[in-house]
Amino acid sequence: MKVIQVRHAGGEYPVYVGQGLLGMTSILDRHLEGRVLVVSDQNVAKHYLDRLRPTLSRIQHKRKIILPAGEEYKTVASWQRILDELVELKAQRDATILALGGGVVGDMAGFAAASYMRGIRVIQMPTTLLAQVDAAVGGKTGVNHPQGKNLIGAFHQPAAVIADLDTLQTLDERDYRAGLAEVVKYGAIRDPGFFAWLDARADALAARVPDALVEAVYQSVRNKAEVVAADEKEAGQRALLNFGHTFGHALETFTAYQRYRHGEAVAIGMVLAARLSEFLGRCPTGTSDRLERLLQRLGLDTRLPADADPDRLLNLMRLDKKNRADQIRLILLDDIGQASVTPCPADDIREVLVK
Ligand SMILES: NC(=O)c1ccc[n+]([C@@H]2O[C@H](COP(=O)([O-])OP(=O)(O)OC[C@H]3O[C@@H](n4cnc5c(N)ncnc54)[C@H](O)[C@@H]3O)[C@@H](O)[C@H]2O)c1
Ligand SMILES: O=C(O)C(=O)C[C@@H](O)[C@H](O)[C@H](O)COP(=O)(O)O
Ligand SMILES: [Zn+2]
Repeated sequence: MKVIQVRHAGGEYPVYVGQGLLGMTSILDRHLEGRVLVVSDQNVAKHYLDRLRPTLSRIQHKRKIILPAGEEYKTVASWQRILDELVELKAQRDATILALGGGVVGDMAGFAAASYMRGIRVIQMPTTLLAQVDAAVGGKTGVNHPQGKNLIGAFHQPAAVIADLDTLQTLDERDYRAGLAEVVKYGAIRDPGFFAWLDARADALAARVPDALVEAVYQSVRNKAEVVAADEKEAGQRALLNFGHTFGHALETFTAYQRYRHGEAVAIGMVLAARLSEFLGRCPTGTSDRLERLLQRLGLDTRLPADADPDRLLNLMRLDKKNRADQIRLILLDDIGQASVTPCPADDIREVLVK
């Protein structure tokens, strides 16, 4: 097992990465307090809820809520259902939420923890690759609005993150690949050595070869922990973690959160952002092709769908949280491994949306 500490203004917490962790009572016991609410979704609960039984059997006051699975359920209504369960549990300020699932469960459970009684503990137990390398770490929580991704939310750091790599065995191919998009993101924005490693081990990663997978998760969490420690509330460099997301979020919203996995939309968005970076002369020619080739080798689609409407996408991008003074701000690449936040005129953005 590897442990990466995430430092933030209010203290620090461990991210445990290893095998067999869900069943290890000693780890959970270290971080549990008060009454306990387990939040999960139908797919994950079927596979993994039982693994928490040894720990939960010793807790007197506990409840669980099993939500329907999928991005379309990352809503205010689901968040409200979690709050209702906390009230039923008679949870007090010392209660703990256990978020067992992918990024959707983690973001909603985290937001419920941030808002119930103005803040209770959450322990993230991510079960998708995407949640292990990204969503469970760093304290961004929230839900979608029909007009915009993650428009409602809060920063609320977990008390611990327990990433059990064994859970990835039941993840279907599509969700596994979606997680790889966020892995590639770290290489593209800040870690050229990791990008080169990903290029070298792409086939092994696509095939879930264990040593490649452990290294990919570890390097991703390390990168994310460094960024969060430097800029917890996204005043500066944390925005780089949004590479590809302004396009990707618009695409998710445009398709009513029903067609794309988040990572799939981000893969398309990263290639668009890289193409725009090249169009604007900010990065060497060929940069976007390098990125696109790697994503494709990892099994990810990199092109906008035929029915994408550039003007609607552009309009959705106007509601992005990074925008200031009515200007759309994007993360552009200066090179592989180097990125910056850049205000972009709508006409330039349209150039890559119409191609
Ligand atoms: N807070 C953050 O910093 C952050 C970072 C990245 C993404 N996100 C958010 O995360 C969400 C995407 O997360 P995701 O890709 O994990 O999607 P998800 O949570 O919808 O999970 C994908 C699918 O996999 C299933 N699943 C989960 N674990 C499984 C397992 N071990 N075995 C079998 N099936 C399993 C789920 O039921 C679901 O159907 C998006 O809403 C995105 O905005 C948040
Ligand atoms: O942790 C961050 O910061 C990120 O931006 C990580 C992203 O991968 C993630 O999708 C996040 O939820 C996006 O946040 P948002 O602020 O753009 O909604
Ligand atoms: Zn993301």
